Amino acid sequence: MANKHIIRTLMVEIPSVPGSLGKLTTVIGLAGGDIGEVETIQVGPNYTTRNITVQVEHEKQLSELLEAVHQLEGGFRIHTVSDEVLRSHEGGKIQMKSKMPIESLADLRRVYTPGVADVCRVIEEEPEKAGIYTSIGNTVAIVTDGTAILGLGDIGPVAGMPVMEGKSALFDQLAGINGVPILLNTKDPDQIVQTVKSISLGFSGILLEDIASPHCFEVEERLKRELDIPVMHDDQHGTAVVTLSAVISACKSAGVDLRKARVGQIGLGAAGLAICRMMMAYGVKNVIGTDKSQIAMTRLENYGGCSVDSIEKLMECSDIVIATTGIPGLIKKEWVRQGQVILALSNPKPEIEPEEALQAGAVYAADGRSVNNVLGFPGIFRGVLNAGFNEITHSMLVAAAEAIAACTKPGDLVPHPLDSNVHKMVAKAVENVDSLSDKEVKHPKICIQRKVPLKSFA
Ligand SMILES: NC(=O)C1=CN([C@@H]2O[C@H](COP(=O)(O)OP(=O)(O)OC[C@H]3O[C@@H](n4cnc5c(N)ncnc54)[C@H](O)[C@@H]3O)[C@@H](O)[C@H]2O)C=CC1
Ligand SMILES: CC(=O)C(=O)O
Ligand SMILES: [Mg+2]
Repeated sequence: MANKHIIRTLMVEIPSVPGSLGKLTTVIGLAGGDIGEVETIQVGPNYTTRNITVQVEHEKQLSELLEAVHQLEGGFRIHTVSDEVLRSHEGGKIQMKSKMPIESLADLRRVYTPGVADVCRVIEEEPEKAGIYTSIGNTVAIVTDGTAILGLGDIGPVAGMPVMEGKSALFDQLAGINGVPILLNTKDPDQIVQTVKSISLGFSGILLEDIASPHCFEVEERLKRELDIPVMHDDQHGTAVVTLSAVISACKSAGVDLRKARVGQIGLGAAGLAICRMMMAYGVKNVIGTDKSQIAMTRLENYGGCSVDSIEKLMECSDIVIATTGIPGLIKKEWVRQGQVILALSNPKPEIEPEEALQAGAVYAADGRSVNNVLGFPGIFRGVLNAGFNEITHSMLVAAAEAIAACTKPGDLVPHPLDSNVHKMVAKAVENVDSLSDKEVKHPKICIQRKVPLKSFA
């Protein structure tokens, strides 16, 4: 399966006859197009013009799809084919804007010199007042070295900037936080740690993003230890939080005790290892994992998980399968077992499409678009900033996961990411954790040595 994910908007003139839209969408679907939004542009007595957003795998499929629409009889006509995603990124997605109007000299003297000098003096005398008189208290750095941008790999920090701008836009919209992208021109852990420490004074939190394993582990651990503001690697813990919540919801709907279920993790990098650690710490007794890297498997074993040497074997004996490899189409439908939960979380394309997994017998299936750390990081940071916590603890992550699960409608795996209530509930749950009584979590030592019969989720 190709890795490319193409989104195009087709402006199509459709005969104003009942059934015409159905004919068109059927042709698009048969050509492999995944239809997103349908917008009516103009309704006329003879023709209706609609913008239809479609997703396809590759350019060839797009050409075939356009040809199939051209072949439709009865007066269908494609006006334009536009790349809305690229167009909407022109000029970037974020901006720094002044909150103060500067319209008069008096304004200028208040915002800038000489007025501002008094504010500097106040902060010099009482540094904690920076929290009142500057934006630092509500600002989080989004730091990347560009080494694991989504599942696209080491494409560099500048190519990763659209993702960082996206995280910043989400911070703003979902949690009212200023997220400032910081692109690091180094992959060296010492330099990353030193640079982040050097710039940390301007921030009240650090979100590490798309930094590859294994150096992400060292970078996060050291920054957590050496800084007195909250630090979280989103791909590890944001992902583990939302995955735990999805799994809690799946088990609840299926009437299964999660702690007794067998969880199989494919890909033990940043996201995968953190998911395993989260599951074990939550009390799941059977956690197994596989990775093409032996070092990654040994790392899981050191945390008390059990490794298996092939994806097929893992699929055979897992109730819940979670994949975070970055490899589209890695899971074959023949490997899916009746009643399994399949979370293929790689972006931009999953290891198996949810529809395919469901057809193959999965009872629940989702990809990284819905089970996504966007449900976690905004509320988690809102919570710690509100409470003035200087770290993000395991209990806060579990509280966040349980809050997301509590906001999930029965039968769904996760809530809608734009439901503002979810982010409020996550923030509240994190804020209410008693950080002083939050002890370090020990990961239980558990290893499955034998193959146990599969317990169905159906
Ligand atoms: N849905 C979500 O919220 C999130 C999804 N992800 C996705 O997860 C994927 C991985 O991200 P990270 O963990 O940050 O990357 P990573 O590079 O740290 O980890 C990837 C792991 O997969 C392993 N792997 C690669 N090919 C494999 C194969 N054929 N068989 C077995 N193992 C294989 C690698 O050895 C590595 O250990 C990406 O596609 C990313 O978009 C990551 C974070 C959040
Ligand atoms: C969602 C996200 O953080 C990722 O795919 O890397
Ligand atoms: Mg990421």
